[in-house]
Amino acid sequence: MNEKQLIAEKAVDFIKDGMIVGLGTGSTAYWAITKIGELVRNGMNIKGVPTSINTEKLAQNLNIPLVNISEIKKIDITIDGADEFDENKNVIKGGGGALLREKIIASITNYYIIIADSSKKVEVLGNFPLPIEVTPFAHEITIYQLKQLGCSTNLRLENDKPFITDNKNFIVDCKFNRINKPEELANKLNSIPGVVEHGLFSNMADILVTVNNCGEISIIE
Ligand SMILES: O=C(CO)[C@H](O)[C@H](O)COP(=O)(O)O
Repeated sequence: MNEKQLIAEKAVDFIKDGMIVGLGTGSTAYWAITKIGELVRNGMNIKGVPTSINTEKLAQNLNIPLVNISEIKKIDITIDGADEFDENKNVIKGGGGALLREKIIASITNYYIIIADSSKKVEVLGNFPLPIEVTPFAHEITIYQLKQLGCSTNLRLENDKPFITDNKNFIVDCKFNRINKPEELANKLNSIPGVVEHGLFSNMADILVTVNNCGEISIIE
């Protein structure tokens, strides 16, 4: 079993019958969703809330019953991946471009589980360019304002055109190299009007499931 599958299935062990579960996005979350599909096939009562259109399609293919986010106020557990994490469970997300829905879903989750293989671990966040979702309107100004925070910026492209998120926004990938104070940076990013949301998830994860140097599953609480 590969690392992603191992940690994803460990996280799924936390799901109990009757729960509403946030379904993450990406190649690690894929394994969690696949396992949830198996539990549903075996008769477990689980309802999913997808964090992206891709995840919604995957869940539908696996016959996982879905709930519309507008019909609920709380999610019991969410399992989602990460692009980078530190030992304090500060996380960079959004490599797959789903950070806005991922953060909304995380914000109403009782028990938020991040699953990230050992290659994602860093001492200080920032080597992975921080994905920031911005409005297409005046995105040039927003990019200028982001640069003032000391990063280099890259408007994410797909087929030579700006990548469009599920919410019809753009993504700017911002390379900071070292994010020493994630919360301070988060506050600065939130004060830029054209920033819809950013991929810094600090103080959000209840646990982070990864693999340690000995190749064993490790849970950071
Ligand atoms: O934040 C995300 C998508 O927006 C993903 O969770 C993140 O990019 C990790 O993906 P993967 O598990 O494929 O490495």
